[in-house]
Amino acid sequence: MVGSSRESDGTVEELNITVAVRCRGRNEREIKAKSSVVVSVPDVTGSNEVSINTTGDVGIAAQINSKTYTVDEVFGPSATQSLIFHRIAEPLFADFIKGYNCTVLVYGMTSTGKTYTMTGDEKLYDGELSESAGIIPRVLFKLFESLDVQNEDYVVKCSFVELYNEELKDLLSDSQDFSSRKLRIFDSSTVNGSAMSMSNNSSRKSSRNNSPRSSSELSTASFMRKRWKTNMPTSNGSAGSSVSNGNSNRNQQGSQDQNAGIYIQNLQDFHITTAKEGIKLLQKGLKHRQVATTKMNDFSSRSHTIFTITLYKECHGELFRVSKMNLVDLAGSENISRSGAQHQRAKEAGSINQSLLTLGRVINSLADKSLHVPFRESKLTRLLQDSLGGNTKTALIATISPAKINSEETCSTLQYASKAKNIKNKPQLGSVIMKDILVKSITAELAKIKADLLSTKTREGIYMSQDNYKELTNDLDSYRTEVQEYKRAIETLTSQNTLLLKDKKASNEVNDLQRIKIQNMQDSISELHARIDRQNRREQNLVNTAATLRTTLNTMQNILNEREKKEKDLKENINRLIASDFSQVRQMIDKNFQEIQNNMKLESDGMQPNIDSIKEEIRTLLETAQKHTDDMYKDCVEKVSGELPALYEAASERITEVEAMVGKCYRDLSENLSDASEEYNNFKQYLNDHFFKNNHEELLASHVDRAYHHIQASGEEMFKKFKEMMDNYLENNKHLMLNSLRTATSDVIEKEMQLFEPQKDKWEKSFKYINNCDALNIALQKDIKPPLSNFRSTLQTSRDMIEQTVVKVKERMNDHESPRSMLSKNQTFNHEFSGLLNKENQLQEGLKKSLQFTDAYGNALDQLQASISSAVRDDNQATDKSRPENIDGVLRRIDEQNVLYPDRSPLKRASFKVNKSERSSPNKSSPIKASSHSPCKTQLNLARVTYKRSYTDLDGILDDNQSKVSRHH
Ligand SMILES: Nc1ncnc2c1ncn2[C@@H]1O[C@H](COP(=O)(O)OP(=O)(O)OP(=O)(O)O)[C@@H](O)[C@H]1O
Repeated sequence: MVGSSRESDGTVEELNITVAVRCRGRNEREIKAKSSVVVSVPDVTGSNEVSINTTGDVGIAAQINSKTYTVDEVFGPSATQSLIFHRIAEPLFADFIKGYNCTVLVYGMTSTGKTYTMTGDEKLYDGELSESAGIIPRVLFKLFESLDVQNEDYVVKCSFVELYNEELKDLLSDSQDFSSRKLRIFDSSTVNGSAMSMSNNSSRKSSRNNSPRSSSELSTASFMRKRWKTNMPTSNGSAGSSVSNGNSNRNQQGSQDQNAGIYIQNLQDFHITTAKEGIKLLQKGLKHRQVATTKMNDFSSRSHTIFTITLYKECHGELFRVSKMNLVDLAGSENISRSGAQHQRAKEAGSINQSLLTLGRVINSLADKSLHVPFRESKLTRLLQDSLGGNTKTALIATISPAKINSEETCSTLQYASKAKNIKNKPQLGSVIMKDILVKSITAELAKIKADLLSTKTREGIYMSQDNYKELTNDLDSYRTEVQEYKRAIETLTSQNTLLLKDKKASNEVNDLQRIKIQNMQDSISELHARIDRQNRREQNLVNTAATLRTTLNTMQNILNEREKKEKDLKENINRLIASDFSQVRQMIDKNFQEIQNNMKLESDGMQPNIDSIKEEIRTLLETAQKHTDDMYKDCVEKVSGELPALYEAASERITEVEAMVGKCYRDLSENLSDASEEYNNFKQYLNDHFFKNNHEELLASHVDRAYHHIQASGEEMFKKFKEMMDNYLENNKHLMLNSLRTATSDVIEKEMQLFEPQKDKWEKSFKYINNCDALNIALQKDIKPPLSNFRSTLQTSRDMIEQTVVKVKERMNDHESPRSMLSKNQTFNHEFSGLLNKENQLQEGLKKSLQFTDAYGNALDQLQASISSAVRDDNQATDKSRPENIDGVLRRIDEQNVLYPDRSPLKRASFKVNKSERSSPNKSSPIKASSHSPCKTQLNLARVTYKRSYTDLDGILDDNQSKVSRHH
């Protein structure tokens, strides 16, 4: 027999809960779903192991990979109701008869046969149970069979309670019954008025009525309990010791739970005298039970039920032992998604699963011998407190499905079952009650029932006694008070909720403010970025301007190069022309010389005849020479007096233009530089005063402070009791926020400065360049002025001198007498001419001199050509020398300075023209020849020298400037 215990003086040692597994066959749904059998159990019984194969393997692999659970006994699909009763319930029933409290539980997934096992077919067929009858009917029948054969007085009572959605309901109470009251669980060890198993002291013969327990019964029980605890003698004094013994044993359990009896207030116990009466009560209760159709079960129990049979059995003469048999049918655990539970069904399933979960935790805690067992976490576990780990003998039947589709739940059930096997109970005999008290209690109960009946008969509308009515009224008052208390609690909670909502709203507002502040800060940062961008653009503009300037310089440099090339070409042309002209003149002179020599030879052969012609010729020659001289002189004077002013004017005009250009350039540059300088100063000012020095930290700190004050204000209101904690928290947060903002700001500044630093260096350097250029520009302006004014004054001086010279030449020309008049006036000449023949030698000498002079003139021309060539070469060299090489950045100014010398070539041309005039006169007595050392030529040479000096000075300045510029670059 399963679950037997060793008895010793009415007590037993620790005893494990008996655990059995009952596996039904596949039901229609499972067969329809073609869900294979994965659980291996014996067909009927004979094993204590259940294996389940969840891997889907077959054959040996299935055996190897399947999980095996060990329990006390396993029943297969062919195990009958009778077998289950005999193997599991009957042993407990025997103990129950002996006076032990016993419990049989069925536990398992929905539709696995819990109700079938516990109740089965409860109907009677010709007064007999069917084969399908479950444990409860069988216990009822067995009980009365057993009691009838024993020759002892007894009283049997039944109660049937349901736990549905965590609410207790008396299934035997008529719902229309006015006296039905709310059921509440009490622990008799803490509730003074609770009764454990006391009930009416009625004998089998005397009380056959079903009657509910009354408050008087409770008072009696309470009184009895007090006496037991204080070892007070009972009224007859004889039963005190045995009662106290029993009680002292209970106390020795050392645990409140084990000592305590769980009692359901207002639950009605119905006195039965036959099994049929018990069956009727069972049927009545089952009708009231919550049953519904689900996808898994057509008659799915949606609640936990406890059918309790209380036995008061005579022992030791005047004492009756009280024992209880609790037959518990738990609702089935179900997978809500699979069971298709919705709305009410889903709520039921949730509640069922919750209470079963707690039951599982209680089982685990008890199995693991935890210090704390969460009995109080659900009503189910509270009700089962005595049966699990208490002083009750307990058997658990785990019902399972063999089908694969339920394998998950089956595993879970088997885990609970195997775990529950480790729970140890300390079963002990039930308490005793004195016969007279039991009789008094039953008598009082009968009297009350009689009074109710009387009231019912005599007064319309009143169906109970005054006492009952008063008690009910008191209960009503107490309920009203409770309702009031609940209302107050609800009001308090509502006001707390309102406050919390307000706090939440305030917090939300603070959060919004914070968000706005953060947005503002982000805007400020964006504005700073925009400013930096603008500054970058300005810098870029400056760089672009510098690039434009550079391009302009290059263009000007190209123009300068072209000009120099043209000038060079011009010089080459001049040289070529000079060379060709001079060779022509030379050839002409040589030719003339040859002719003269020939003439001289002819004359010497026949001089006389030609004297006249010679005379005439000479006269003509002289006159021609005179005329030529006059023309040349006039030309010369006209050229000098005509071209020099124009030359001067052109030079002066050019200088003025250059000056204007230089001045404009200077002004533009100065303006640009001052703009740049101003921009630089502005930017420097901004960098020094504002750039990331706008005291953002204070701003941030002020923001943080404001936020802090906001949070503090609301926090003070909201969390008065936690003010100190909040202060610390906020302070920490403030520091944290400040630090993080400071770190973020410094990171941003550092990053920006890292990016900006190279630009700044470049930019500052560029400003140095600008400054240097500015200084150079000023120096250039300063340096260029004196040579220009010198040049101007020199030109002025030259002009004055030339004009004076022209005047003097004119005066002398005026003073000069014409050769014709001289000859006409000179009689001596006429006279002497006739003696020319005599003076042939003189004439020949003169001719020779003339020839020599011509020769010398030719030499002089050669020299002049050489000197002009050398002068041109010098000029070229000087020009080459003065040409700045490798001009960079400041070449524009140099080009502008070169513009200062556009008159170099005209001056040279003027000089050449004078020389050309000089050499065009072959006569040594020619005024032009004489004028080769004239003041005009001297002045021209002087002007040329001065010009050259000025030019050299300018070259020197340019060289200086260029070297400075190169150094700065
Ligand atoms: N061992 C069995 N032999 C024959 N029929 C069985 C057996 N077990 C269960 N059944 C049948 O299966 C159906 C479901 O059983 P039952 O209602 O007892 O399941 P349950 O576990 O109580 O379900 P729920 O938790 O939903 O109430 C019933 O029709 C029942 O007759």
